[in-house]
Amino acid sequence: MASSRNLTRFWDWGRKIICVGRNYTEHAMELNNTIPTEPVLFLKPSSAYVREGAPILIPYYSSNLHHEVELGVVIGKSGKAISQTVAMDHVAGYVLCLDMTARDIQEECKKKGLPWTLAKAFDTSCPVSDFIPKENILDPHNINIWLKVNDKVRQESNTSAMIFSIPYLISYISNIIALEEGDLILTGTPKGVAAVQENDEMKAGIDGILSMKFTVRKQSH
Ligand SMILES: O=C([O-])CC(=O)C(=O)O
Ligand SMILES: [Mg+2]
Repeated sequence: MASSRNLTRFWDWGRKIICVGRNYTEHAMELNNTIPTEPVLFLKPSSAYVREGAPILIPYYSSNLHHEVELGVVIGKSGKAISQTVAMDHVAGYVLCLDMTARDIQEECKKKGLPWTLAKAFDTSCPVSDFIPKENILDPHNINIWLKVNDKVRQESNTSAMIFSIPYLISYISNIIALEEGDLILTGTPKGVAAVQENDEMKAGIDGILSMKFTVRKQSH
């Protein structure tokens, strides 16, 4: 019998989604945030996953949904307190992700000192591409990721601009939260985040590797 745990479809059974915020200097600056000296972490639940073919929903309580294109790192081997030198042995592969963010709600949360759950963890807040095996991206710190809305480029960056590298993030995170097979780490977004409207078409890609498309709809409740 085939295993129900096919890592190339980790979103079907996947575990935690650990997100890194403000990992690109120009993005931290465009939202008037300080440049972090340690990674900023938050979580999304696995119910946030959405795959191509299904719409991305603007939550009923937000009127400012932003796109954030990010490289996602899929954990293939569990570990706790992983050292930077062996960190890449724990990586099974990658996905392209969108960290969909209700920016108006996040701003309110920041002002009130509340957690970002409503802004970042709602259903469809984590669109992911097909799984990319590790060997297909030889240097994850030197790829171009981009996002277009209705064919206009909004975000475009090389991952070399990340403040904290993938081995650093795996080591840092796993000292706090054990990493498990099927976990996903979102490595932060470059500059250019902006709002999407109902019926917008978002296309995102990694040069030479893959692209994906999503339509924006309004959540009805
Ligand atoms: O909401 C934010 O600006 C933090 C974040 O997720 C990122 O930098 O990718
Ligand atoms: Mg983000």
